[in-house]
Amino acid sequence: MKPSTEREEVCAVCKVPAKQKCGGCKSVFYCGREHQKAHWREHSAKCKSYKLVENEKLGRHYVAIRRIEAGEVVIREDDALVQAPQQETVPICLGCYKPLESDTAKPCELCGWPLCASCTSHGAECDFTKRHRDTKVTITGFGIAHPTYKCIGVVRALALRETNPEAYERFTKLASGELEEPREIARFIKRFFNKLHDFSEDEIARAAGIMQINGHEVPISEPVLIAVYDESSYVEHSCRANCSKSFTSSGGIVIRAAMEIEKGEHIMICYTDPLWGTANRRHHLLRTKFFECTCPRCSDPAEFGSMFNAIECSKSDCSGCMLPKSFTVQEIPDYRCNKCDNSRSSNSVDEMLEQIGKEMASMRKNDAGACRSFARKHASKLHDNHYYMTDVKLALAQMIGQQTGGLPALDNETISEKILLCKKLDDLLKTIVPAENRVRGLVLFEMHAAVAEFARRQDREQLYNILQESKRLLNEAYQLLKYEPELLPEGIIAKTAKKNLREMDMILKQLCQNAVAPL
Ligand SMILES: C[S@@+](CC[C@H](N)C(=O)[O-])C[C@H]1O[C@@H](n2cnc3c(N)ncnc32)[C@H](O)[C@@H]1O
Repeated sequence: MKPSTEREEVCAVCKVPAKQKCGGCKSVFYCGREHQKAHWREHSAKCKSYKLVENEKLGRHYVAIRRIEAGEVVIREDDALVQAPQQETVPICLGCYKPLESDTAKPCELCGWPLCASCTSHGAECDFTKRHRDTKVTITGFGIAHPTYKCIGVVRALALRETNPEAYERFTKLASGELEEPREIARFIKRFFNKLHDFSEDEIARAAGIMQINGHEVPISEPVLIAVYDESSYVEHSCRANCSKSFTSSGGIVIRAAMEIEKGEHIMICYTDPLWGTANRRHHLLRTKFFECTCPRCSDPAEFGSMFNAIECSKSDCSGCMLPKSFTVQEIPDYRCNKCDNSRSSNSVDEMLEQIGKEMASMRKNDAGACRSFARKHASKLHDNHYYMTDVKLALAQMIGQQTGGLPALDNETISEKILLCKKLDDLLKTIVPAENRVRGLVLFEMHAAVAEFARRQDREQLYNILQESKRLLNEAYQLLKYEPELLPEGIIAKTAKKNLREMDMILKQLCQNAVAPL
């Protein structure tokens, strides 16, 4: 028998022995380009790097069926099944989603939902309202959150049953749950659309649950939209995901491998804010997605040695730090020091953190001095990498150099402070959230600028080498941000990074030429 590596494969079209593999799924073979092309129509729907599996703990989820390279697109969906405003929103135009004021809003002639001066049509709620309500909608009270808008997403989903039955079927296959908020929305919809007889309250509650569990915040407009996609809805959560998600400017979703994913590994994105502390992330996931996260990051209180949740030991002569044994239990146990026998109840730690959190929330925006004072003041209470410290340091790293005169106006010490901050932040992010391309990209972009300014202050010999390092950082930032749409700040930075890379290449070339020019 031949060893499996020498197994002969046959062309999917003509069945002759074939060596050329489909580059997408790497599991179908062709004798040549011609047959690969001819087969694509049939194969494209099945050509995936992952398969859908199911288990008791995760429900349906994806597992890689081959090695997936870092940067590879795993899932791309150009259209959402449903796209709608957030449940809590000020009155907005349902055509273009811009906030409305009482003097700019005009009711849609057909259904009464207010639109802006430029829009004449909007989503499926228009026809739905005409058919299932005996009066037109009247919206009053602009500029403050309006409860009536909470029905829009669900109404758009329900309307699919008639307008796009195939999409409705895919929508109804997604995970839901018997939850309080969706039930409340269902009751509201039944009251508000008083002629709605062909959907039961249970059906509506299920649709609202699907919106809640599978909805993504899409930051392509202000305020953000909520979208539910089809394939992407089966990707499981991990607080240390291996894929990053981004959105296209037209509202599509792209899920990319942020690192190499081996065959058999799960495909994972993060459903919550990965830079929150463990208790907050787990609480948020339980409240909004109805599961208890036990991912490797949540299961390790030290978060891979980063000490992201750690507080300093409260004994003044001890340099240790304190963590509970676990965050994944009903009642979080006492925090214990890793150097002495000191312990502290988790309630008392929570009280301290609540106090510090309030202080952080009331800090002046864009004030580098306030960030430095905060970090100094709490250095004896919070670990250097604690999530509150990280939050403040992320803000500080971006603020340094934003004042009049920019980086050139700063002294050497402040430039070094910025470089060191960025370096430590990048190390931390790589450890706990390696797939968070946006935040890593921003940190590296800031670092490249500070390193370039530092280089400018050195003699010619050092200048070249340090500029090379700045270019390396800039290139990494660009690679991390290049897929962000230009309408987001990250997309604008990616564009600047691309331009800066070209300029930096020219400067380095010139420096090289001058170095070899005869004296
Ligand atoms: C967007 S859906 C993912 C697809 C879902 N598993 C299904 O069968 O349709 C989110 C739901 O999947 C489950 N889930 C996702 N990630 C999980 C995780 N890391 N641990 C436990 N449950 C998870 C939870 O029930 C969650 O509410």
